[in-house]
Amino acid sequence: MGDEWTTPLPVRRIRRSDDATLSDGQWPATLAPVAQVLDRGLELAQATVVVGENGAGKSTFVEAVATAYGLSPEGGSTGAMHSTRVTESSLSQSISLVRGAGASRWGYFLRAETMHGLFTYLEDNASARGETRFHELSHGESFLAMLNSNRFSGDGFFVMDEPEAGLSFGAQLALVDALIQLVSQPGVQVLIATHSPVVASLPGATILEFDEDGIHERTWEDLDVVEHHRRFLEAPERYLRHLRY
Ligand SMILES: Nc1ncnc2c1ncn2[C@@H]1O[C@H](COP(=O)(O)OP(=O)(O)OP(=O)(O)O)[C@@H](O)[C@H]1O
Repeated sequence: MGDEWTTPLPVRRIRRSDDATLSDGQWPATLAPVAQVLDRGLELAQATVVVGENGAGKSTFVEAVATAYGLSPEGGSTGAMHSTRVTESSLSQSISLVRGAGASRWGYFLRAETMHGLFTYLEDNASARGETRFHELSHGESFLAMLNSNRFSGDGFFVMDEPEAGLSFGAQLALVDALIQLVSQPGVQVLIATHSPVVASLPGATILEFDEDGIHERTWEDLDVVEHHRRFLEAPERYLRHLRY
């Protein structure tokens, strides 16, 4: 992990913006983790991993932070502004990011959900220096090729939403390895929403669990997702006997 004391982070803190229009009873402020961010603000560490059940608000949160940073909600860099469908919430307009003075303004947002569209956009707008033909690679290969490209080589704010989707166990480990290399540079900051215990194991990361009560900082060992996987792998029948078959 880089030296957080001397190198400014792209996003130190998230808080309600002075001109926020989102009211308390309006989605997504009805999600407890979002309400907590709007109420109390949230510090971001150099590496932050967000976990929680389906529907807890992880995607809504990371998408709003990425958008507030200037990244396309459908994925891409600060320059990629392709959009196929507007589904994002208005949360990005109701939060402000407190940026580290002098920190990098570069960033990239990768989300499994919209990666196909992003690759089409990148191929259609390929630079002369020979863009990778992402569509000719498998999903996992294209994901790892993206991480190894110059988009992720310098300082910046890198946001990922469920990056594990479609990745084998080995590819998820390769992703963790790439993340370790990234955050070894003090000017790099990552924010990742995941269901994967492998991705959540990123050494040194602050893990935030989202649930119906709000946001809770946890250790990896204490995460529900880790405990469920551990128990399932030890004895699948413990879980399977509750299913109808
Ligand atoms: N436009 C919308 N209006 C109202 N509710 C919405 C809207 N979009 C999403 N939701 C709801 O907000 C909740 C949070 O969704 P979100 O996608 O952020 O959850 P998540 O934690 O990322 O879940 P998953 O792990 O399944 O991706 C869900 O219950 C979802 O149905």
